[in-house]
Amino acid sequence: MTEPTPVTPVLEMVDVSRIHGRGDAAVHALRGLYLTVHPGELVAVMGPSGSGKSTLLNLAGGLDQATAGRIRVRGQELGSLRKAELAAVRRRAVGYVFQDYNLIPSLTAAENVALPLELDRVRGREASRQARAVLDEVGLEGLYDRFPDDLSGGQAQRVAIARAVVGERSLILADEPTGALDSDTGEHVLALLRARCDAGAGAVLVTHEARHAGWADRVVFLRDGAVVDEAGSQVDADAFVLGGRR
Ligand SMILES: Nc1ncnc2c1ncn2[C@@H]1O[C@H](COP(=O)(O)OP(=O)(O)OP(=O)(O)O)[C@@H](O)[C@H]1O
Repeated sequence: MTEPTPVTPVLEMVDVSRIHGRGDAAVHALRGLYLTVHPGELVAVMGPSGSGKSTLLNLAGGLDQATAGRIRVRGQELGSLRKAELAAVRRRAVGYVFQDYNLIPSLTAAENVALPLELDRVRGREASRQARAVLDEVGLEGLYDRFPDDLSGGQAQRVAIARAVVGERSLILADEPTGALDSDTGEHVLALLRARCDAGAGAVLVTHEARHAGWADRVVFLRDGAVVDEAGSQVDADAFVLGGRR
């Protein structure tokens, strides 16, 4: 009998530390953190303000560099990549939903969503078709030609989510992606993330809301830059948020 081929995780963070600043001003944002996300998994990350959640996402997305440790996306070690290679991984493999959306003001909603595809040499018409289809999925049909300034906060957030999931992204990183949304739209967006994971992507969802953990396969709790607890989605996340696990 042959052994099954092991599946390469979409994200592996091994003994990762990130120190901002030096000397007396040094802040240990992450300390010896381990996190593995497999294809198909949605992992929620929770923890108090300042516990290192955004730092974790920035490192996983190649937007920041670890002070120590190893980070692999689809088996590729980010620290060993040249600048152009890292940019290609970020464009093709990683979809990022930023807290402040980061939309390009001079591009329409559809153009913002199509941009990562076009940078990856998908032809204009096909990129536009895919962008519109994802905008439909997030409930923004008909708003393709709106500019970010003419969108509400919730609509802009959904454009940012569409941009993160368009194409064949295998790792989706979402920092509080439902913050500006009403609860129905928020649930819809989480269902979309869940569906992308069920189709084979892996996702890390930073959230303060315990009920969002219900969409996740696992919940990882951070405090002072390290994982202090980890559980399936049945965890009593409320207790952690309210202080029971502190
Ligand atoms: N560029 C930076 N320079 C200095 N310190 C930083 C920097 N970025 C983050 N920090 C510090 O690192 C620690 C972790 O910050 P981080 O933003 O990752 O936490 P967080 O859990 O995402 O917080 P929040 O829930 O408030 O967004 C905090 O003490 C923060 O002040």
